[in-house]
Amino acid sequence: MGALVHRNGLPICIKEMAADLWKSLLQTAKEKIIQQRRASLYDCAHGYQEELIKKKLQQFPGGSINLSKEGNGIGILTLNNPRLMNAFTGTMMLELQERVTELETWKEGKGLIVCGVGNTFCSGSDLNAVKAMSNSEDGMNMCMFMQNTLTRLMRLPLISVALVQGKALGGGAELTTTCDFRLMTPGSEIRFVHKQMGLVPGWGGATRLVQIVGHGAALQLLSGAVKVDPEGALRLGLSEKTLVSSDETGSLEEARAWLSLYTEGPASVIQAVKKVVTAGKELPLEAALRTEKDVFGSVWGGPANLQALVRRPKHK
Ligand SMILES: CCC(=O)SCCNC(=O)CCNC(=O)[C@H](O)C(C)(C)COP(=O)(O)OP(=O)(O)OC[C@H]1O[C@@H](n2cnc3c(N)ncnc32)[C@H](O)[C@@H]1OP(=O)(O)O
Repeated sequence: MGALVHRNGLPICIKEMAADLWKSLLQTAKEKIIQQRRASLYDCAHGYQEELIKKKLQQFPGGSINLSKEGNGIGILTLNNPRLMNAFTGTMMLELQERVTELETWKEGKGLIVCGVGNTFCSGSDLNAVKAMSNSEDGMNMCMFMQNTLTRLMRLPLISVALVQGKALGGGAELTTTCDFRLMTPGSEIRFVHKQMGLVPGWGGATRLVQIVGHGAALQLLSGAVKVDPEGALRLGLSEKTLVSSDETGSLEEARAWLSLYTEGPASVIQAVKKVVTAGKELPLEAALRTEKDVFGSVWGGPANLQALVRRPKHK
């Protein structure tokens, strides 16, 4: 300890502590930037022009993406464009990116419900914007913008649920696959209509669909533009449960109750659970194991762990 050696009137150990604190603050900031870069798939090295596409998307306004963070650590992300069956306008795509950024730093967050207003989920991208941006440069930039945002949404350290009411079509169907789980109301449908539009999914929906339902079922759903009702979705493992209620308030209440079964407990632990499962899903074995070790280190000896050791609960 250098506490007795003084320089400029300060004991050296205090200077060392200040330097350590500064280093750790810098490290945290650096880690956050690296984390965001890692979470984004595309940058200029891929020919992605983010500022250009953001300016373009501004030209197609309407609707909003609303986020409310509830005291129990559950966030409600709502698509709000009822005039167009909650189709994604350009500004809604921009707002989605902002909300995801906000959720990435929500320390108390544990779960997320993604839903739409007006008893429907989302009818995909706004066809007016799609028509105006039907050239290759805009299409590729929009594709990369949405893949970046939806990949970050999928990797949030929150347990996420898409509450599917009414229709989830095209990009709306793709959005449901960014969530960990899907809950459907009676009479609702998920439908990848891209083929009917001369397209394939481009927001990452095909890749995620294969991971959820497997290669064969994904091929059938995309090539047949199949309408998947709640029963079919349950059979395929695309949906977790068919809710009883089909109205907006009742189904949201049911979704909250379902999600709360998995978000009980401290945020640090729930977030750690999501992180290790995401690593297991996305990374090669050894990298996943190393991530699991790091995440384990973040909860080992933490407040929840120490409290549990004092309580010594029995797991009967
Ligand atoms: C990423 C790739 C993509 O997402 S491509 C887009 C895929 N989505 C579509 O093609 C959806 C096309 N829309 C439809 O099939 C029907 O409008 C659906 C959603 C089934 C609703 O039918 P219905 O209940 O009869 O209502 P409606 O057709 O009168 O619609 C109400 C108003 O909403 C509009 N709307 C709907 N979806 C979109 C959309 N994706 N983009 C732009 N506008 C959309 C309709 O045009 C209609 O507007 P208006 O009343 O005619 O002014």
